[in-house]
Amino acid sequence: MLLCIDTGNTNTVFSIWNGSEIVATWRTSTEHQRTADQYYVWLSTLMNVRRIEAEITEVIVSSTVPRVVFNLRVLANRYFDCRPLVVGKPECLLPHVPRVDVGTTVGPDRLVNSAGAFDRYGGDLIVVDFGTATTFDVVAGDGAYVGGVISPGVNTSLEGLHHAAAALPHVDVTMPEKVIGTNTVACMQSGVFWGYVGLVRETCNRIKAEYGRPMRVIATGGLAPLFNQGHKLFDAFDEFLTIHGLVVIHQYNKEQGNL
Ligand SMILES: Nc1ncnc2c1ncn2[C@@H]1O[C@H](COP(=O)(O)OP(=O)(O)O)[C@@H](O)[C@H]1O
Ligand SMILES: CC(C)(COP(=O)(O)O)[C@@H](O)C(=O)NCCC(=O)O
Ligand SMILES: [K+]
Repeated sequence: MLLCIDTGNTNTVFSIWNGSEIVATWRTSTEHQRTADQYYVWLSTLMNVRRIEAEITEVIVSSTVPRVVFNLRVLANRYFDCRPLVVGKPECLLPHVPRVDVGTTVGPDRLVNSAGAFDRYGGDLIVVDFGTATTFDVVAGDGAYVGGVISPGVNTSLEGLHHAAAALPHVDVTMPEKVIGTNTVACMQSGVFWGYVGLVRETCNRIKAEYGRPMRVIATGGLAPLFNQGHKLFDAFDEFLTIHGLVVIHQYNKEQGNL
């Protein structure tokens, strides 16, 4: 079976793919100090709890944090006796080569999201990923990533406010009932939530106008469900889009005889 690892700047998601479906998904915080042995203790414990008898023989990794890749490689070598495929490294083939400025290194998560979204929904897409940053990835009609937008993430914005202003507390994001807050926390939640609805709507509208052809908007990432509550921002919400993209890229490398 294939172990898919998606490391973002905040969380790392591990998923097991049995060849036809995702059989389990677990999330842990991203810490570059974590060793291969620590990952394995954590993962094998959760597999035991769920009574998953998966024999992992292949590993694919996408990481927006370069430093964690070393320990994830050791994990694959030591415990699963394989060399992992690492998205963004030259040895990992992509179904579609990105069309961006020469010398640009596109975040591997964005390449993976584009591959997963094109496989599920076809081309002419905007993929919105609500992670540490909120990314908008434009996927052309032929499936290539052709650019996008990077905005501060929802929690990153709230944390920024908290750190910059002495009187603003740490708050969790929620959807406020009203726009006009009558206490500090409500004011901050309103500012971030409704400001974000506007950010997403305006960004997508401007991308569509510039792109010049009808596009669909697909949302993913930890906080996407919060913004999928009747604001008509997205055409689809896909919780497992990044993991699906990892499966697609792994299969492509197999088909090409690269594994
Ligand atoms: N189910 C959830 N409910 C609330 N917040 C979440 C949930 N999942 C993730 N988050 C928060 O959303 C933000 C982005 O998370 P995530 O998508 O895992 O980011 P990344 O991919 O950049 O690591 C983080 O601040 C995280 O704490
Ligand atoms: C924009 C990102 C920080 C998003 O990462 P995430 O929120 O998933 O942790 C990541 O895709 C990245 O580091 N990108 C490199 C620059 C680029 O994609 O153009
Ligand atoms: K992400």
